[in-house]
Amino acid sequence: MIRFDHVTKRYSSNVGLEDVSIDIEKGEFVFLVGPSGAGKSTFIKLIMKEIEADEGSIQVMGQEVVNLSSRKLPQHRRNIGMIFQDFRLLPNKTVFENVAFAMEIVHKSNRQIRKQVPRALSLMGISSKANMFPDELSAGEQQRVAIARAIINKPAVIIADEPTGNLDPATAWEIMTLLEEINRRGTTIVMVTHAKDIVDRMKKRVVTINQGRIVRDDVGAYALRSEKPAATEIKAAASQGGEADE
Ligand SMILES: Nc1ncnc2c1ncn2[C@@H]1O[C@H](COP(=O)(O)OP(=O)(O)OP(=O)(O)O)[C@@H](O)[C@H]1O
Repeated sequence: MIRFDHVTKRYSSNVGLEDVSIDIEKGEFVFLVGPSGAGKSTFIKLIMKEIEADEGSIQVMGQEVVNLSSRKLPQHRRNIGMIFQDFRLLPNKTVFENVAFAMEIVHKSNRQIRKQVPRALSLMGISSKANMFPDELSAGEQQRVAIARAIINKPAVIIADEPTGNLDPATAWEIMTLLEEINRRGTTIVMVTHAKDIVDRMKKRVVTINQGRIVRDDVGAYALRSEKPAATEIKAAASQGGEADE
């Protein structure tokens, strides 16, 4: 699904990534961790082709990103759903309109929009908020809208850049439950985080970057330890919070 082969990215005076090789398979849930300045954002920007690698090959869904023409770039980016720490919702659009907008820009019909947006809002447990504006929502609700928007066009991969960074612990776990459910339905998820407790309890693959290099990749240990779905534990942890509609 995502393959880096000896990728190096240098900035004028800094190393972004140095000789990074990694394979992320379809359906995986991968945490990307490491100290500030380690190269996590560089990794994501290279996947999105927001920046160019100096050396190496980057493949996303079999497509060589390095060779991607500017004509094919929008399609490439649409295959990747992005979720951010600061939600990045459009303040002048309602919840429904924020999610619908992601469908409009890929020319989906009004009929499809009327059918699919309510489904995504329901999956995220925010059907009752459809006509509200982002600033009328809690932080957790705003992140649910952002996730609905990220999944609405059925991307193969979701990249979540510190999606729980602005949330209290209980709300963070609710968001993790939703991401795990999306992953269970087949979407590959790469999540950048500094939240050690979340990484420890989710028992997924953990890739650690430091000074531009992958210094740890705990795929085996975490796979073996996950004897039961982590979501069960997470739901228990988040039980004070709201449940999804379905
Ligand atoms: N545009 C840029 N110009 C110069 N150096 C840069 C640029 N962007 C990143 N860097 C450097 O590349 C290295 C990796 O940065 P990157 O932003 O990928 O780290 P990060 O792991 O995402 O950090 P954080 O957790 O703080 O977001 C750092 O040394 C950073 O200073």
